Amino acid sequence: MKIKVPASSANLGPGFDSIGIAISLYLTIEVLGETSHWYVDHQMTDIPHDETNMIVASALKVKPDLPPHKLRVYSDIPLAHGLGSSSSAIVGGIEIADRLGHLGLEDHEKIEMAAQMEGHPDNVAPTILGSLVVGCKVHGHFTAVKAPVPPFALIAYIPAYNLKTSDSRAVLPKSLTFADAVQASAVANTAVAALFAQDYQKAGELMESDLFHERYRSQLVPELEIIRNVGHKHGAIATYLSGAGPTVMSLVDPQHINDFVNGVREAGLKDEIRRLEVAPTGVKYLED
Ligand SMILES: Nc1ncnc2c1ncn2[C@@H]1O[C@H](COP(=O)(O)OP(=O)(O)OP(=O)(O)O)[C@@H](O)[C@H]1O
Ligand SMILES: N[C@@H](CCO)C(=O)O
Repeated sequence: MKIKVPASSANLGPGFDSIGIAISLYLTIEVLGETSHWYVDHQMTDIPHDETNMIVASALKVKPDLPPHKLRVYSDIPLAHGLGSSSSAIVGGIEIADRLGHLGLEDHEKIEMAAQMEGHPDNVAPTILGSLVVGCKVHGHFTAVKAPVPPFALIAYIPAYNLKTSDSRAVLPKSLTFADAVQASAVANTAVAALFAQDYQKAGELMESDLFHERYRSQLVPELEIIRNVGHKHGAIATYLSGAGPTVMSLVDPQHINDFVNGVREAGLKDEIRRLEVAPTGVKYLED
């Protein structure tokens, strides 16, 4: 059996810890036969091969008595780059528990489990449901709603350096004043309303007006402001810090992709640029 899990890009600016979009990079997990102990065959550096591997650990949180199996893992999701690799690993683990344990979990149950493990739903909810999802925690439980997908190309600038989510969260303030929190959430609310209204000029402007996290994190990812400025001249409706960074994501008019990419190169940025698609469906189970 095979499990295919999309990556995700969280926040979309002001939707901090709440909004995310599933994208066309994948973690693939092959579940091979039963063994005496869990073994994860993969080519990633500094990632465990035993039951402490995040995929296995997540499966065992859901069903502690799962019999050990050998897994083979392939991934084109860069680790610690703001493209939701840890959420894809968690969701993959939950799917293994569901399938091997014959649990018959519903999507909303998977979202609850995955978001409890990750702490917020912005990456795990789109990874489970596909496309663009808005979610939150209320009364201790997670809830999520699918939103229309903006008809723009997703262009990711993926810096070569890693940025762990924990390091990128460490630069955020511990609290905001009441007035700042009201203003930041008003921007986020209006951005979501514009996405549902499919008013993409307004949505783009508001996606670039985050007050929760980007201004603190831009010192860690100087490429954000540079690419945002390129986008204003070369056909992007919005540029935001993908998840905790360092990937910078731009929503670009498909007719202007070449102009935009040339603009990024002319601005002196030399790392990887990838055109990605929105993944319309979330985690998938394939018989073989
Ligand atoms: N396929 C995988 N197998 C096992 N562990 C993984 C896998 N993918 C990610 N991880 C774990 O998740 C960590 C990266 O998580 P981190 O939250 O720092 O970044 P991210 O999820 O890639 O980015 P972001 O949350 O900002 O989108 C890795 O260092 C590793 O411990
Ligand atoms: N919303 C999270 C995504 C990464 O887990 C953050 O920006 O820190």
